[in-house]
Amino acid sequence: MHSTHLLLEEPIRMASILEPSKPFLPGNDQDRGHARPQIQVGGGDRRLPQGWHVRYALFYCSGLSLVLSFVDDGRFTGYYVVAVARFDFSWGDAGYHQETLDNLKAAIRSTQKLCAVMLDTVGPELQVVNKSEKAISLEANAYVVLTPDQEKEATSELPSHLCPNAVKLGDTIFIGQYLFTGSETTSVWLEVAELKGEDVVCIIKNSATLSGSLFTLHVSQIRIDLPTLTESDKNVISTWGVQNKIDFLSLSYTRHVEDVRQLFHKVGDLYQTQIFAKIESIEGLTHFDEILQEADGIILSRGNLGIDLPPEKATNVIDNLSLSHIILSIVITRVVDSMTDNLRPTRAEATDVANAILDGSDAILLGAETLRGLYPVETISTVGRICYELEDSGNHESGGFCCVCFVTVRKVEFHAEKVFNQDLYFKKTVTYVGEPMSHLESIASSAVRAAIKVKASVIVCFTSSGRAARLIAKYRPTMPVLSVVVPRLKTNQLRWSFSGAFEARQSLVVRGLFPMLADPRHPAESTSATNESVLKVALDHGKASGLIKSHDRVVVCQKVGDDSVVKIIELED
Ligand SMILES: Nc1ncnc2c1ncn2[C@@H]1O[C@H](COP(=O)(O)OP(=O)(O)OP(=O)(O)O)[C@@H](O)[C@H]1O
Ligand SMILES: CC(=O)C(=O)O
Ligand SMILES: [K+]
Ligand SMILES: [Mg+2]
Repeated sequence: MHSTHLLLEEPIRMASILEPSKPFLPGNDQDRGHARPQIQVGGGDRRLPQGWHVRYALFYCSGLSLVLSFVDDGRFTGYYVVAVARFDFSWGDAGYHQETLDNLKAAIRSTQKLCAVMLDTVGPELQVVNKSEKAISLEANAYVVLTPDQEKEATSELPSHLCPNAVKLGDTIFIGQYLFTGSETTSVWLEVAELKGEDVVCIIKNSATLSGSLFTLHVSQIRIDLPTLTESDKNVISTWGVQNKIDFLSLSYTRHVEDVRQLFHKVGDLYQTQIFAKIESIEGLTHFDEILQEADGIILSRGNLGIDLPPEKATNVIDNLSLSHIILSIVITRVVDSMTDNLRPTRAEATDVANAILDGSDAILLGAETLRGLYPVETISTVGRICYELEDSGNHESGGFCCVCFVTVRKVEFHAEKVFNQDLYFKKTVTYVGEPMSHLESIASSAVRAAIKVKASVIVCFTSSGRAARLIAKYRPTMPVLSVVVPRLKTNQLRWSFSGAFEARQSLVVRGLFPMLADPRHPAESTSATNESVLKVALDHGKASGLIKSHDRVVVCQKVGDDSVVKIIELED
């Protein structure tokens, strides 16, 4: 009965609040000890806007994941688990990003851990350039003019590319650095008061001092008449993106399904790259269902959404999208802005993180907090502890989240039996999928059901395309899924190569999946002899990383000959 269920659940929740918090940091001291300085990332770069804090980052490995640690003045300050590194071309040039990426690649080689790379485009973003970098003081109730004259020094006139025809009296305009600083005091809100030839005269709604050389300009609910993929984005993708074989492309300001379709044509060389549609406006939300059909994942860019939507509408975007029905990876941005300058998040932010997880999102993307924040490590650990508190696994390595180099956090797995209602989520997903189920879907859901019933510590799934493992993760099992990617030999008539590496890295963004690459010397045909030897390697890997212990039960999903099987194995030692 539902009421009994509720009654049972409540005291457990209360107990979990009164218990001491679980220690958070993944890995252990031994890892930390041996791990120290391997590679440096970033480091006092001139190209960063004035006043930004840059830390040295070191990579090392802990268990299954690549870990990024920060050092401040030579002092170890903590570490992140890296799953996907986001390279945001809204700031920094290709050279700057290449330096970071080269370091990351070296870290991947030396730690032998997977980490995916995401290129984030600039898109139709209007920017105000402050060439002199002198601080601009704006007083509430005074006027400011947006002028097309780019030669004007930014003072009470701000050079902008905003076309007066695009706006009307009363429109709301945002100018500032909030989107990349996370700090509200670095931005100003304006209201269009007069249209005078090429100029847009605005009344200033809040006093602010704009400092720095670059500000974002966003007009609420106005379509900017620029292509979603600009010429400079295309150039970066076809050079930097292609050379670095990027795993993900984040298409900023995706407004329509055509934006995604066109991108597929334009990035022909990146046929393996997955496209994440970044939804940052009402227009994108309006076409959400169509965009879902074409994109490989969704980034709910709540920074821009929060500017485009009035506050009362911005609150329940995640709720209304009903994530349990969505099979693609869902990434949520802007969770703990205030931690950019503060040691602790606000109560509202902490609740927001928990809700994003409970709603079923796959990943959390941090921005300013890790890019220029004063407390990147505390941010990661706070967000991690919130995720972790929802879990019941007792396993650090599988619990918590991963961070995406400087910028993005991904929580990989949480065993939210206490708070996350897996049972309900499972049932909803089964109902949504409907009947008859495809064979693979039925195998995947059965594997999750069996693993829960026998209290398996992991599900091991063999896959080549990654499809089977993703389907299992979709049912949000309460244990990690070790996705064993078995390479396939392929040819383009000129040379042989193996598939699998892209597939493995791309599944890093799926909640609960831990990909590993099987040895290419194992043929992809699923004979029982190869299955056995690959399984042994996978189990050893699971044991070495602390996911699997002696006498644990493990559910294995694989093909034997032509038959898909789900088997339960009981380990001896
Ligand atoms: N190399 C393998 N050895 C054993 N079983 C496998 C292997 N690859 C996939 N399977 C199993 O085959 C079934 C189909 O899974 P999946 O779709 O991921 O495989 P795939 O080989 O990548 O297929 P496709 O190419 O059709 O996408 C699943 O039960 C999966 O566990
Ligand atoms: C990250 C980002 O682009 C946003 O939240 O708007
Ligand atoms: K961007
Ligand atoms: Mg944005």
